Amino acid sequence: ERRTRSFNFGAYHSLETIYSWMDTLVAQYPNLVSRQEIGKSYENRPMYVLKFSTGGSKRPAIWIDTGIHSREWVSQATGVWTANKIATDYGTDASLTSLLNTMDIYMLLLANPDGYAYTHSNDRMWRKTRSINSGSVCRGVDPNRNWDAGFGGPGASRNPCSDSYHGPSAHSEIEVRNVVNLIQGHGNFKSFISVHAYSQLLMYPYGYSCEKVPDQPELDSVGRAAVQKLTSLYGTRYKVGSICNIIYQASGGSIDWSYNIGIKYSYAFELRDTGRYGFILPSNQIIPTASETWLALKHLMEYVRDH
Ligand SMILES: O=C(CO)C[C@@H](Cc1ccccc1)C(=O)O
Ligand SMILES: [Zn+2]
Repeated sequence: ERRTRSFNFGAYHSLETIYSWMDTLVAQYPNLVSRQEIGKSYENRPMYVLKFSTGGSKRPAIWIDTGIHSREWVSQATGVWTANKIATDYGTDASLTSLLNTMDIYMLLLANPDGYAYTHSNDRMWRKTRSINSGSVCRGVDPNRNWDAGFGGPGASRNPCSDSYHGPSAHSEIEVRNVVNLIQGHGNFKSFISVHAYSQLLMYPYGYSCEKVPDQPELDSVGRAAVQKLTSLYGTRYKVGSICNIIYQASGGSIDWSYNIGIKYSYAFELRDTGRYGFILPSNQIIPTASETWLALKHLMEYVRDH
């Protein structure tokens, strides 16, 4: 009989392969997963969100994006593995089942599709979008400096040739605007989680300032408990703290924006590793990375469900 080739979650895949895998996931779990096009990218690629929902309307929701920086390939790969994990574990994992019976999960696996395609076709180290900057030969805006949160402040560059160029104005990038429109239109997100690589960190706001956010004690303790779960699997060590304190000041970041519009449980992951391979993480670390990260994600989502 024709064996259905099962998807290799332990490999890095092209945009086309990931998009067609998303179609099979939706086809396999039609009562749980749907695909929504939230808009197009600069180069006119569709941006697809996977919505995990068991009913209701505008239920409290959790947002997870991967791949906003295109070269951070273990982020997108972890997103794919996680989407599959949610679909396959619903109905058997009691905690996840109770979560999805009351909340929705939205996943944007390729938050920067043009950049991701470019890392496959031209430059494996590309980070930004691929928009044309008028008056410059350099292309792209750092999509994690383009949000309306301390926009243009310290911790971003005004040079279009810089990898942290903030763009001509907040939300100038269509990839950012598409997400902003979905989140603001929905209006009931309780958590916003953005997944990067690398450095092994779990961070909360702010990046644009080193002042403590009002919810800092809670975000810190929940983050530490989540990281404890992560570390329990293979011993991988993570640090926890605010973006500004734990790495550097960075303005216009997505989770600062989400926090400031009232989404309290805003976090950013920096996945494996700590620099040995950096962005070029060997594919044999994809499944271990995704598996340990799942324990932290589950903890965060369970906490959000219960608070
Ligand atoms: O890409 C990085 C490597 O993943 C580090 C991230 C750190 C960061 C993450 C979230 C918000 C602001 C900054 C960045 O500079 O945007
Ligand atoms: Zn990043």
